[in-house]
Amino acid sequence: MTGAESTAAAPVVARVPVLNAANALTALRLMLVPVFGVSVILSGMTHAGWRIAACLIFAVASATDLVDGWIARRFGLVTSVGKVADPIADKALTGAALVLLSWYDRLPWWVTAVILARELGITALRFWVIRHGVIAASRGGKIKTALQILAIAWYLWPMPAALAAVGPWIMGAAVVVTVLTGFDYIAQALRLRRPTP
Ligand SMILES: O=P(O)(O)OC[C@H](O)CO
Repeated sequence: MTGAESTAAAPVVARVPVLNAANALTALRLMLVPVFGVSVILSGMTHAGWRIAACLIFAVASATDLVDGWIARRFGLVTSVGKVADPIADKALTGAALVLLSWYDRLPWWVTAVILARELGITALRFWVIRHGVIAASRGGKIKTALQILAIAWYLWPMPAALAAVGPWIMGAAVVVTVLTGFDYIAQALRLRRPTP
């Protein structure tokens, strides 16, 4: 085989570094989780100023979810590590928020339990099938996360009772989409594990 032939037969595949801007934003989201948690605890869900601070920190952390995905796709920085870490960082943030809202009696515990069971279950599922392929976040999964974020922000921000009454409806929609997308991922995982004929 000549040198020219060997070059043509072996296309150059650029390796995407794991330490890139998109994954750094995902890591930032994880690091903001304890900062957010402390601000909710300082608010005790009664102090308006700390509640606003907690909501703003939550919003900034949530915004990194939009930006990291966009950067990864726009600049070709999509990595398997990022595909797995991104949903985990989302779950850490929303999970912490839901537990704290229930802890302060703002949200029924069953809501937090249902959402956490789905989120932890799907994370375990992702690791269970990882040898067969990566289950990346689906469009439904992104809508689910957006609904959860909106609902949590609604609960965090101090607002008049008439507006606050909308919060449970948004959270209800989030619960429904959370459960339905969970079933969709289970179907994907079973397809990945199915032996190829
Ligand atoms: O539904 P998941 O588990 O894929 O999570 C979706 C991500 O949070 C979207 O960024």
